[in-house]
Amino acid sequence: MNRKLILENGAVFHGEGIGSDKEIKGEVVFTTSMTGYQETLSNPSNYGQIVTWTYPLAGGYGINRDDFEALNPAAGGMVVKESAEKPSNFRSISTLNEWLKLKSIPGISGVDTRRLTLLLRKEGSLRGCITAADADTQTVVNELKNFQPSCDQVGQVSTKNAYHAPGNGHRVVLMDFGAKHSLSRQLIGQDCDMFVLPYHATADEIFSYHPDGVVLSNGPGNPEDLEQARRVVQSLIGKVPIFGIGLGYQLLALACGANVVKMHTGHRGSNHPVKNLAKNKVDITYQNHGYVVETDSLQETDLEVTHVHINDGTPEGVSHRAHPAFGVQFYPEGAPGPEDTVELFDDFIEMMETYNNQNQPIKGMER
Ligand SMILES: NC(=O)CC[C@H](N)C(=O)O
Repeated sequence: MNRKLILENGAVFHGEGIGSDKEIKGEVVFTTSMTGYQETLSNPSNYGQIVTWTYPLAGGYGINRDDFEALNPAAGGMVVKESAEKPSNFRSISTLNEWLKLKSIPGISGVDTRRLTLLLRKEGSLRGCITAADADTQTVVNELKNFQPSCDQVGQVSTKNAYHAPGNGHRVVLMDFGAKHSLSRQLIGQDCDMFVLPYHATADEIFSYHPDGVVLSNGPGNPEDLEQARRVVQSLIGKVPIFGIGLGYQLLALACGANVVKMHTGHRGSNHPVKNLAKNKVDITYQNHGYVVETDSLQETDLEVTHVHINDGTPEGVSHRAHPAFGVQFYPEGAPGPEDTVELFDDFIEMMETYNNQNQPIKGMER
């Protein structure tokens, strides 16, 4: 036992170090996904978070070259019951432990992660620190009480410069708030001609690419920290079809006047049931969020709820009553996780087609 996880409430979990041996502080969150540790650790929405898995084994199929969600993994740390040292998979190129070391991500194994999860469920989200076994617990607890996650998380993970991922289909501007690679993969797979813009792009910059539609990506942190982006989204509504995902959905809700609040523990995992109200059908979705759009606050807006979480009744999707704009809280591209909701991308493409057919430029005039 050479490492420990200390929580701000004074709870201590002892274990063995995996990955980097640096000390890390961050919000401790749990995921109920049984697979997908590679995607979760590299998902920019997890920026700075210490993630724990209720599933007892991580690393069983190693790390492969294909499943990264970002060039640089964003997660702060990893807490597991057991980390497999001998992965078994034809795609594996390294063990989880080696890769965590390579990417300077600290972790701890040998922790009763279900006990940890029960504690997080009871107390709500807690700040924690992975550190050496001989660190002074009280000093760390005091430090944790003053620890505040950065308000510029999106700035850390968004692309620094605009770039083009050419395709032959609809022209889509992807607003990158920390977009997962699988979101780009999905849009490219549907032959979209994609322009990826940094999170601080203005409405004029967006329109300078003459997009058929705009996708607002997932991303880390509190959407209220993105006041400029909220105003930009507000100015896009009604002028171009919009599809918001995760943080992008929350920004769409904020732009329409709804409230977003922090959840008690959040939704993280590949097994979240969501009801599609129009189709009266339940989809299993992959989710990863700690903030939620307040149901009551939607009543004052032009948004209607399209999807609801079966477990707790929170809204999971909204659609604008008057303009082509919709969004979902979960990840429709389903990576890692079920692909039940992937047809939402077809809905977006259809929305772009309908809107652009109705708004054909008059001959000889620029749009
Ligand atoms: N799924 C996401 O994009 C995460 C959104 C936001 N950072 C949250 O935690 O609620």
